[in-house]
Amino acid sequence: MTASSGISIRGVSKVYGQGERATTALAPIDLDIEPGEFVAIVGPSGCGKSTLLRLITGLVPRTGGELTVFGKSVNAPVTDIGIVFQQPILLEWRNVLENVLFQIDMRGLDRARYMPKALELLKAVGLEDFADRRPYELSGGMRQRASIARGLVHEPPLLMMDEAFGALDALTREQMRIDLERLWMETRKTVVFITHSIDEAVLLADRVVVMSPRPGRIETIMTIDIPRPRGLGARKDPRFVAATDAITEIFLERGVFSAGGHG
Ligand SMILES: Nc1ncnc2c1ncn2[C@@H]1O[C@H](COP(=O)(O)OP(=O)(O)OP(=O)(O)O)[C@@H](O)[C@H]1O
Repeated sequence: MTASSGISIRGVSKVYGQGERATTALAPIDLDIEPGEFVAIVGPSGCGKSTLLRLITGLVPRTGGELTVFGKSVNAPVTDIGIVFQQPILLEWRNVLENVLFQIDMRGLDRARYMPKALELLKAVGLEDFADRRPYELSGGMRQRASIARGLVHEPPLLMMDEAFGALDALTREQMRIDLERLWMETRKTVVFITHSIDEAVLLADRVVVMSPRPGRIETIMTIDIPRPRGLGARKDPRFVAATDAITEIFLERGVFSAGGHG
């Protein structure tokens, strides 16, 4: 892969604080992400997943290493991205469409030009009938759908999702997973999806990056070649079972889980 074509991470590390209070969040890591690829990052709490996301987006400076996003060295916040966090922070005084367009206003872009895209995305995430509703009128899943539309409305080539489905109930989460895959298949954005869920990572990603407990290192990178779209039946696919078992095994070996029950 050439540095200009995707995300290139070379020996990137992060230490927060100094002296006795220093915390090594990320050991030096190497990772290449291709344009249009869906990459999931899975690892235990505190292993540095969010830190890695913040480094890629330039929200915090790295301690060491080389990091390029679409060919440019990251030394300041990267603007050409969409970010979706665990809590969909919507502005209560704006309706759903206006919340999506907030991304456009914030960037000083032309509203009229992006209006069709905003409406198209609201349709794609199943909120076309809720465009004029205020956030308090939406369920948690609907709020998160609105924030995904907001993350994509300015047509960024890269979408970063940090535990984006983490606050949702299990059924909504499953539906969101299916919807996100469909949206990704339609748009082919580069997606970096951070999750605690082994199942979710394997069901969504082209490749799953498995991280060790803190300080975060990459234990392994698994290619998932289950055909798409991966509907509800994908959990029965032997490739799903093999990949989730292999990741579970790594976490058992690293003491993330302790064995119990029937093994
Ligand atoms: N701003 C900060 N200052 C100091 N330490 C920090 C800061 N942010 C994160 N850390 C530390 O870095 C380590 C990694 O944190 P990070 O949030 O990246 O992990 P994570 O894998 O995303 O965790 P979780 O899954 O629980 O969200 C943790 O030990 C955390 O305490």
